[in-house]
Amino acid sequence: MAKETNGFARLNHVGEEEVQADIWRCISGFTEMAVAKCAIELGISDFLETHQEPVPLNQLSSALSCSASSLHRILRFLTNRGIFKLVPIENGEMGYLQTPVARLLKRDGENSMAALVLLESSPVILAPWHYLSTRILSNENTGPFSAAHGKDVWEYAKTNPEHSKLINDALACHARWMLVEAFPWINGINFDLPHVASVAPPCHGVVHVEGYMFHSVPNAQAVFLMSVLHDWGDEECIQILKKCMEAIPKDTGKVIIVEAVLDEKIGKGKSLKDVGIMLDMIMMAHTTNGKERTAKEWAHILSAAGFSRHSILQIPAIEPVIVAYP
Ligand SMILES: C[S@@+](CC[C@H](N)C(=O)[O-])C[C@H]1O[C@@H](n2cnc3c(N)ncnc32)[C@H](O)[C@@H]1O
Ligand SMILES: COc1ccc(-c2cc(=O)c3c(O)c(O)c(O)cc3o2)cc1
Repeated sequence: MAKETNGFARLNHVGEEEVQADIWRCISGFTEMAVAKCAIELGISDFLETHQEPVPLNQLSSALSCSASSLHRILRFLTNRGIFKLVPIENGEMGYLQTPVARLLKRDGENSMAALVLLESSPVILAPWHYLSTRILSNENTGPFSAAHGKDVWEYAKTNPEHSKLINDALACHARWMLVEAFPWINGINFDLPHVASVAPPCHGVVHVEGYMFHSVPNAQAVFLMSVLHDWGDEECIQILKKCMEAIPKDTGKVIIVEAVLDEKIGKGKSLKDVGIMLDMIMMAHTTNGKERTAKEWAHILSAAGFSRHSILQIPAIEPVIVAYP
């Protein structure tokens, strides 16, 4: 009986610890993003990358020209989360090392995700989160971004070139692989709003075309839409998809969509699937009607736009590839 009571008490204790840790993750959720931003600005990963050996705190703080005690606190937080590693070196000293996640926080580099962290932690993008409940409570068609800034994200970017660059750089680090590089026989068209297409850097095999996808989409054998439809509500997506359908040959054309496909079931919150659900919250905060979709929701908008069939190809990435045929 005593053993059982003890066992029960221990279980309760463990449960309570988890509850406390979970609530503190909620309370301080912003901290991780802010500290990651700080690490990017300091260039911690860029410096560690140039050193094969673990780097002691004093060497790191003088190389980065910052206070050793503050840097120690930043690194303690990030090391505690497994983002950096602290390992013993000679003379009983300890040194910091990169991890695969830390490498993604390099300011530059092939796989850097720093631009996405800098976008998400920018004041312009943080402000709409304060208005998240308005999107759920209000019957009006005002998203949190418009509530914070008086216009939607694309109108805002039109008149704020610095913010437009933040968005373009961030999205570029998510969509780094160029189809025209992998398949050099393809002639690509990069179609975007005038303020985006007009400043796009020259790219071999690609012409930049300015336009409005709700008016028309340039004719092509295939239309490739990545991270576009989730910015819009169902009715808007159906309009865009109808314009894509008009742009491709009826018999051989296809529309290729790279976007999250959410699971109907609730998961455990630690998998790549959870990234889709997080992205759905980002869409809720940044757009007026945008959302991530389940397979059923994709089927609905694709058939409403007139596509006869589609397939969803799972690839080892956050977003699968959806191919829709007229
Ligand atoms: C989330 S970004 C994705 C960009 C790109 N596909 C990528 O993955 O990097 C959405 C893009 O849609 C563009 N966009 C928004 N409204 C548009 C419109 N009416 N016509 C054409 N492009 C538009 C934005 O300028 C932005 O570049
Ligand atoms: C690594 O996996 C991913 C990272 C980022 C994104 C992503 C896609 C977007 O379209 C997008 C966006 O439109 C946006 O406004 C934003 O603030 C972030 C964002 O992130 C997808 C997958």
